[in-house]
Amino acid sequence: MAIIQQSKINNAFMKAKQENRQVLFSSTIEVQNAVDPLTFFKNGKEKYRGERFFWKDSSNELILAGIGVEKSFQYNEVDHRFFEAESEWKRLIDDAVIDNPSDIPGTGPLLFGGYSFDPLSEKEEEWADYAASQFYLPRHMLTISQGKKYLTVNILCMPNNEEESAIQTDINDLLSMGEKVQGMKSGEEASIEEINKEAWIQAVEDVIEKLRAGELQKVVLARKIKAVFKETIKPPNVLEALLNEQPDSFTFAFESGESCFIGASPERLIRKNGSKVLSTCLAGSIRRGTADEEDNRLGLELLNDQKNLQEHAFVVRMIESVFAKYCKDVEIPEGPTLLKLRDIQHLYTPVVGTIDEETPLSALIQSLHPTPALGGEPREKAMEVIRQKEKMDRGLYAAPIGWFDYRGNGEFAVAIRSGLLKNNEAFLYAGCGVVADSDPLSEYTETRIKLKPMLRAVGGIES
Ligand SMILES: C=C(O[C@@H]1C=C(C(=O)O)C=C[C@H]1O)C(=O)O
Repeated sequence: MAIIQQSKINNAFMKAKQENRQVLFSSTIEVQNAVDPLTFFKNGKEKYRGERFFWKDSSNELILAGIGVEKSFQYNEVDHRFFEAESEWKRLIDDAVIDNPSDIPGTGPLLFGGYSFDPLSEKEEEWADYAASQFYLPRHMLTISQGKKYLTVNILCMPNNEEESAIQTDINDLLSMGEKVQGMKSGEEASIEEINKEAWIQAVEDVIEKLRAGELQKVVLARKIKAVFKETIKPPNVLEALLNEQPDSFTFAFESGESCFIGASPERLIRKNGSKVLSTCLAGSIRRGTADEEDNRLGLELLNDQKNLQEHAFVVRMIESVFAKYCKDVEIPEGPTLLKLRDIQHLYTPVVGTIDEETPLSALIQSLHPTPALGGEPREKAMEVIRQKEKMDRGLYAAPIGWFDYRGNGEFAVAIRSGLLKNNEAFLYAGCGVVADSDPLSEYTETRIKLKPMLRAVGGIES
């Protein structure tokens, strides 16, 4: 299948030569009978290990699989990390030669990546492969939208270099049918290590004391576990399990070096499509019941529980205030409803608004992150307490992950229910909102429930 028209790429190389700088060439075609996106992702494993990403949104409208890093955008500078990637991206796009007949968001050249939760927290070795802001322009990308498949190829044309002959071979390899990707086998072989359980419960107690003294109103504390397997954990297999088991979540994988950050999060930070923006308030949790009757009773209990309603209200107020600053026609339902996932149910309030199309998506991300669902209230004080008491590098956990396309559209999830895979080890993370009348042991139990989806997907528990 010839995806690139020679005359078009020649134009891009000519432009690069004439202007003596790099010019992005991007070509998109609709592909019929192409492989499924997981196979496409898996096919990149030999040549492009450490350079792949995967994305499926929670409303099941879009899937992206990116293979190979054509250009990497990385920043560690704390103050500008939100804007740098998007503004450098815009500069590249302004001069690019783009051939994309489709007007569907998520086709054409696109930047995928994320931000760390807190660039000021102490860095731990396990996150060494990720910067405070890290994005990829993929070499090859398969997009699935509205039942159609599109293949995008991105080539950075350099003034002195016309090497694009390997691309066709690459594409053939990536689109070849292999064995269907299977979910992870459940591993009796796994050894699960709880990291500092007692210290974490003590930290929750300390924070409750601060909250009761009125120093602040809400703090989200997280913890991690480490699961060690006999064999290397395969990201496509984990993705397959997550896609099957968490169908209404954002499912993502983001590789860098030897690491793969992966998860299935129910929480949207922000979606921008033209002038329409959408966010989600998700906070307040209870387990699922085993039978319908118990499940409904638990749901009703959550909808009427003052502690959980208060935790939720902090998030709604904060997101509302950010939307009030940027948007008109902001719509927020009067009270929360329930969002039910396989292991847990949450209080859920969607927020929509209309924005000036020119407003950069990164401005919204910066204003929203972290919401009180993952940080606390007030934000800066809560972040200080998290740094002091959690004593853990969250890395990309609980942080924004997603994509910017070249038309100013994009979507970012809050990367919870996630973990970091490194060869045969998985570091899994979960947290919960702590308020003045929280109980440390119940909070601990809540994190156990939140760890279940990832633990199951990597094969660490049976069901
Ligand atoms: C922090 C997590 O989840 C967040 C905290 C919640 C809560 O405290 O009730 C609910 C949903 C998420 O916003 C997590 O899953 O790790």
